[in-house]
Amino acid sequence: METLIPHKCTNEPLILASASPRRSYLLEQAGLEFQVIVSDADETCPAGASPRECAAMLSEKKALAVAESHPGHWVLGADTIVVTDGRILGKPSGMEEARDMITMLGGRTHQVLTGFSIFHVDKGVRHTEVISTQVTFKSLSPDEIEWYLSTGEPFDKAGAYAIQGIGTFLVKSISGSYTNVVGLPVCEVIEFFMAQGVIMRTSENDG
Ligand SMILES: Cc1cn([C@H]2C[C@H](O)[C@@H](COP(=O)(O)OP(=O)(O)OP(=O)(O)O)O2)c(=O)[nH]c1=O
Repeated sequence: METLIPHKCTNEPLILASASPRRSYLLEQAGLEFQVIVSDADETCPAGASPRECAAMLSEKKALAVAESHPGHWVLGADTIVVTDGRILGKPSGMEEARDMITMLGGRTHQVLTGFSIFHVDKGVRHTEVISTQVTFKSLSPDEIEWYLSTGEPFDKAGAYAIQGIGTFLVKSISGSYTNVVGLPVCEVIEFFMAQGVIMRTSENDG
């Protein structure tokens, strides 16, 4: 049987600048070693910014807030938004907004954009990408919407749902990266770290 080949950090320390348990989980799943330092960056989208610009700018802000005080570290920040009809849906502020969001998404296709930024101040590296995934929801009855709200799951999630949680029942299909919807496009993040020599692949035979 094939053994899992985790991604091991070389001697370059890595910080995840995020309070999101989902992002920590995704990086752990990929076998990365890192510490979490939560950024206190303001998460407001600048007026007039397009959804892509917004995801990029917020992920940069989060990474930079931590990178500046940790110049010898690789710092990863990310921001996830849901976009429908050109409207940006972040995390709902309460029950009413969550209800509006889920209602808006029912029976339609929307985009999930995650911006991720990887900074290393001492090395002069500033890298930002925005990855997009299309998600199609089933049609939702008012009862289903109320029931989902009553689970409490929607409240700290962009677009007021969690594809990885109970909200999986909402999703008819997706096109693009699944982990991008959960909060971090793991494939692209790993690719960048591999290219920079921050991580390497190990096998059972390595000492
Ligand atoms: C669409 C969707 C979003 N989300 C989550 C991912 C993010 O944690 C959150 C979007 O909010 P973000 O502002 O991107 O992240 P955060 O506030 O949770 O953490 P931090 O700013 O410290 O990095 O929504 C899911 O968990 N599942 C989903 O299906």
